[in-house]
Amino acid sequence: MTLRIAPSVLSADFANLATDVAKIEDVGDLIHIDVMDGHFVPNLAFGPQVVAALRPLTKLPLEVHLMVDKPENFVDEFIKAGADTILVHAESTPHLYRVIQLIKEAGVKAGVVVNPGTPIESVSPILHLVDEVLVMTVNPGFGGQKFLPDMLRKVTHVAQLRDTTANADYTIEVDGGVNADTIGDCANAGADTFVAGSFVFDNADPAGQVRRLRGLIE
Ligand SMILES: O=C(CO)[C@H](O)[C@H](O)COP(=O)(O)O
Ligand SMILES: [Co+2]
Repeated sequence: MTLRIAPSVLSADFANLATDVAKIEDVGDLIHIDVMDGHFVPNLAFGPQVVAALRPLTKLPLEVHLMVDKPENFVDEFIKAGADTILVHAESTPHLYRVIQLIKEAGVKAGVVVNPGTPIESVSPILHLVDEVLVMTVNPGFGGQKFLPDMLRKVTHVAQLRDTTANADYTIEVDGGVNADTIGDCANAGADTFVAGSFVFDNADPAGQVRRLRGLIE
């Protein structure tokens, strides 16, 4: 299984995003971009313009984590902006199946995200459709929060469901509080893709931090 580190630019220097992205270009596997609408989560962050601005600056895939109500109203804009993967929260729309279809029909990878309080069973009807399942390991909305260790059981459950669900073929990502102390447990539980924001960018050597995380799981 390929293990991937996804630096989250939520913790980057917003006045120097291009510089910060360049710092992790050779060591990261993809770039995680958090989108927040002030409704679904109590914070605001990034729109499609930022995705479009980053697109020509990096060869890394751009993964857009939509923390917005009614994501069906926004997926087109993010696809046009150059997103390679769009991650939609199960809790954010009554039309989850349709949104996943829309994303896939556009030729973009689709993922489903579950909040800490959401059981994975709630997304079992769409598990055969998605390219990625993202298990939130903090309550969404802010970087720099403490990892919730009880989410490790959910990660293992998501891995088991991949074995038992017909046609399921997804990567398993964790987001929130991933650092040198927690990444090993996430990998052991079955995660293969690791978002890290503050651990990477709240440091003078973001590339060194990514290498450090990789060294702990490979
Ligand atoms: O989705 C997110 C917050 O809702 C971020 O991707 C996540 O919090 C990354 O930050 P950190 O690694 O500092 O926890
Ligand atoms: Co995120």
